[in-house]
Amino acid sequence: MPGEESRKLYEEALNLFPGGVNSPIRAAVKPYPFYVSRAEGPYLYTVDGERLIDYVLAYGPMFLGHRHPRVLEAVKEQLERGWAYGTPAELEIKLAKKILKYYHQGGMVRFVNSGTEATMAAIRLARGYTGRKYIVKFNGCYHGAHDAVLVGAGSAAAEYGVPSSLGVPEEVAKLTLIARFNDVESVEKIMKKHGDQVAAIIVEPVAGNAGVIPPKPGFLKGLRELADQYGALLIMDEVITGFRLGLGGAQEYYGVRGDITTLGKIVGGGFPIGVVAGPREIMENFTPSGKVFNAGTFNAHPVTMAAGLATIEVLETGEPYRVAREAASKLAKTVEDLISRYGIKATVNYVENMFQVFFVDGEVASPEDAARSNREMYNELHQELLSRGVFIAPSQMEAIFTSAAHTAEVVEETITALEDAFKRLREQ
Ligand SMILES: Cc1ncc(COP(=O)(O)O)c(C=O)c1O
Ligand SMILES: NCC(=O)CCC(=O)O
Repeated sequence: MPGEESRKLYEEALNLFPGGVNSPIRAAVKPYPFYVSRAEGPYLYTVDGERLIDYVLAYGPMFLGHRHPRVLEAVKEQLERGWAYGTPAELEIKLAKKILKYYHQGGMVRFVNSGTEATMAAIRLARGYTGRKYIVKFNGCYHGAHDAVLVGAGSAAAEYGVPSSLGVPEEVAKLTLIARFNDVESVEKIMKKHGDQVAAIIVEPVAGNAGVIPPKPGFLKGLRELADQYGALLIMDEVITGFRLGLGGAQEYYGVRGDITTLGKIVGGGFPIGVVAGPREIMENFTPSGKVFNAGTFNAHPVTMAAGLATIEVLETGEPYRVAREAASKLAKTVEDLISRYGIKATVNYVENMFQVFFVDGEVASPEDAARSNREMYNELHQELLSRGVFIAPSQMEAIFTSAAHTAEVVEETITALEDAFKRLREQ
């Protein structure tokens, strides 16, 4: 549990940062966030002298585990050459080629600095390309912290009760039309009314910001067909799933392609990144070849490029996917066994190397289902695990992730913690 040293730092932080943190979800760790002094493999080490098994993984990016030697080496090598040039360097070409190989062969890339920037740029691109103003977004999906997508948003926006943020003008929010995840008909209804003015449908192929909710068979295909029918673009927001569900992300995994892909998290190897990728015909609308403005002092930052490239090279061995999958499937199964052993009303959603448990009766096939779950019970599970040295997402609205560093031994230790934690939940 967060100890005395963390408490002192947090008290200081409360006077410096709104809510004591620089991204709201971090304050969901109660009674206050623990402060980390270093990280290695599957572990975070706190200033309180604790070692935690990490299933948050910086909210997704650390798919190889912390401080992976290959990534460290690539970053050090780049640092020796300097770290921000304001002019191109070769590594950006190498990383772009890797990304395009798996996502948009023959296409183009624009590097930005976060998933937020990527979806903001992608939406502007779709609007510029189509000359249309509306976007369709799914209730409970999260695409970052900019105006167009802070309408019916998931993740921390849902956790803190602001799915539609103050400060987003009504006129702007009105341009975001809200459909229901896993419900093609809800999209069809919107398209029938506004289809000729819809620039893009933006979707998380696996909803990962309302827990973990896989797409039902036919859902993504239905979106593809509706986008084509009405001449709108389909933006696959793979900030979480990109390079996580496999090298080709959810689009390869589910066999449905978007017109534009947004990436972030893993593709930067743990350094700030966002990517917009798509076919040349669409991408060339970005400045300077086109008239859709996008720019950034830190775009294609050399250190990020080095870390991202090293990460993908390790991923290409296939081994990280095998280890992460084995860990998540074993843990998800353990949680299922425990809820059935103790007769707890709950359900587990699992995809490859991400899962989540929802304390609710019945299936969770939509963010609306997820919203019905007992969040207090989830928070208790989080606390019980934290007190046993295991860090899972502090919010039901996030995913539990595994990595290449979650070996069988680490998983065994986690299972012991899970067994004790569920026993405690049962006793309460
Ligand atoms: C699907 C999705 N899109 C976009 C974002 C925004 O990315 P970032 O936090 O890097 O701005 C996130 C997560 O944060 C995400 O999960
Ligand atoms: N799933 C949502 C995030 O990963 C957000 C992390 C953050 O905003 O700190």
